[in-house]
Amino acid sequence: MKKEQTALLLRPPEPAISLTQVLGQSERVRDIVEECADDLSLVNAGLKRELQEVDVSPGVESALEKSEVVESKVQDASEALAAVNSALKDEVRERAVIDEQLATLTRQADEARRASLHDPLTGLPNRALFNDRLSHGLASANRNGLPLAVMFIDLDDFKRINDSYGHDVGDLVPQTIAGRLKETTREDDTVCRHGGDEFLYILMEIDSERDLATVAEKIINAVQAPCDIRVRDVDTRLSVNPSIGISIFPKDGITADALLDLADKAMYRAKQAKTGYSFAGAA
Ligand SMILES: Nc1nc2c(ncn2[C@@H]2O[C@H](COP(=O)(O)OP(=O)(O)OP(=O)(O)O)[C@@H](O)[C@H]2O)c(=O)[nH]1
Repeated sequence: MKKEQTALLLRPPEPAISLTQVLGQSERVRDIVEECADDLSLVNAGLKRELQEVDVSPGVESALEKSEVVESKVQDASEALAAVNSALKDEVRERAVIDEQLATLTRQADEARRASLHDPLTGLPNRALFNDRLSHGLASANRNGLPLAVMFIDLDDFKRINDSYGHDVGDLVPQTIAGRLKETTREDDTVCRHGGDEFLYILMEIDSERDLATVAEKIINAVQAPCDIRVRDVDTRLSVNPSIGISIFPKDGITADALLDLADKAMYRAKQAKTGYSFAGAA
């Protein structure tokens, strides 16, 4: 046996190696043991031939017998290793199947979780995810002492669009508006579809009502821009106006429910007065 092969046999197992690597190492060890068995067998056969031709002392004969016993043990070890490697191979195959099943289940669980937290029509966070983000936002606003605002955005006369153009066209309006709201709002703020033609927006770390008014005007301009909709080869250009109610933590309320309720009422006032947006504090 070569020196480097012996070194390989004596090398301690590496930590945290995969089962496939263990199998690779074990197969290399088996190759070496098999080679040893073959070498021994050759040497013993050669010796035996020579001993038949010359008279040797009983000590040499006994040494050859011992060497043949070693040869048989090495042969057995080689076969035992082959059996172990075959079992390891089965295990590697089974693990690969289990890993694949696990990956599929994880993917399905991720998809189910995403579906349970997002609105299927627009892909925006749904009310459940919004509630979670709002409660985290309130906890953080409480900690850092920076105000937070909630905007309640409702499309005006959306029913008229459904009634005039049908639900297919109507469905594309919240989708288009959702895309624009995502583009208009800050990445770390949350916009969600509350349902139907209503959207909610959480703004973190706001500086002033003036800033909020600027954001509300930006949203109104983005929503008001015409929506070019194509359904069954028919092009329709539609425009919708939003009404926005704004409540501020902690000035107007300190709980999620209070802030949503006040923003809803402020939105209703903006709709009635056709002012585009209205602050809860202005009531
Ligand atoms: N196409 C479509 N329509 C929806 C969806 N969800 C709700 N709606 C419709 O949205 C309309 C909402 O009507 P309303 O609550 O009266 O609101 P509006 O017509 O915008 O009236 P105001 O809010 O008072 O301005 C109804 O016609 C619902 O059927 C949806 O996912 N797709």
